[in-house]
Amino acid sequence: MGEGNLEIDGISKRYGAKVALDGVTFDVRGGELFGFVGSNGAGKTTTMRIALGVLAADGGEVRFNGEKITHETRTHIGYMPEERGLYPKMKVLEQLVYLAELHGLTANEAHRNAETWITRLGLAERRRDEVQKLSLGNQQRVQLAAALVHDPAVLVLDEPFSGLDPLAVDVMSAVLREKAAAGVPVVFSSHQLDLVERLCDRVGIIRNGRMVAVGTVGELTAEGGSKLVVTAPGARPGWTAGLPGVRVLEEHETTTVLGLEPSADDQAVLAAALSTGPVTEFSHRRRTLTELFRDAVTEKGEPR
Ligand SMILES: Nc1ncnc2c1ncn2[C@@H]1O[C@H](COP(=O)(O)OP(=O)(O)OP(=O)(O)O)[C@@H](O)[C@H]1O
Repeated sequence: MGEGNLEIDGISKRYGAKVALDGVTFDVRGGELFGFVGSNGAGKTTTMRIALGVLAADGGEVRFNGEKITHETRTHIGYMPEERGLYPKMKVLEQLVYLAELHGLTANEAHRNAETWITRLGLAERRRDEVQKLSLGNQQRVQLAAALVHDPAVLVLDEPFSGLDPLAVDVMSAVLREKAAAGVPVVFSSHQLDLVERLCDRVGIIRNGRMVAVGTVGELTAEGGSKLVVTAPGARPGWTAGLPGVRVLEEHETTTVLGLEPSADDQAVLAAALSTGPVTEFSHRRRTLTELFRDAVTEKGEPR
């Protein structure tokens, strides 16, 4: 299997009467890092387990390179499960070699890859330790190595960054970017939205088992217009009245934060501000992924 897209197409899943997923659709393209975000219980783990084939969907299909994923192609997916899945009493090196062989690598290839990832992920001094004796963060590094050791053509990672120290976050980020750059579709879930915003090419937001937004962070944060911060010490309240597509979001002493619809004319705002006297600050502020997320997962009137 070479480069290709992972397509999640109309996946539905119920647990008894509970609808966990309702027509979830998105694709992860070869060469991109895709961030999968949503509140607790929104359906991320269920989607990922279905993508991997450890859980059957009630409806919909998962395809790789345009072909429905089969038992054989599944072995080309690298998976990092949320519940983690290592053998506690096995030693790090032994475990990685075993997992690589299980995925069809020869003993030589398995050893070579295991050593490569052990070194790369800073586990060299732990290679003969039992997994259960490692710190949680180091166990997670082993778990990442386990997802990578068979040279997967797709990477599906359930909260790979949770519990990692800042240096491990950097290592994990670099490895994921590198895999994406090599053409592998990489999807991971996370609650660390600043990290997702920084790292991902595209993002999908799931809410109550439905996708509510999919796109680049730039696309998603541009939707709904931008914010403008204006500091005009001579301005009086109401100075923006009559400017089309402009509303006041916050008013501080001399600073006003304005919400601009895409049609609004920022230069008209500047002219209005200048007509009140000097303007000492005039800057656009993009919405952050965190702000976008809050809006996407919260309905008006619903408690936050
Ligand atoms: N085995 C199960 N039996 C019954 N309900 C389940 C089961 N697994 C998940 N669910 C329910 O399905 C929904 C989706 O759960 P899922 O674990 O996919 O969410 P998640 O987005 O991964 O959440 P988190 O961010 O908390 O990990 C939740 O309402 C959950 O309670």
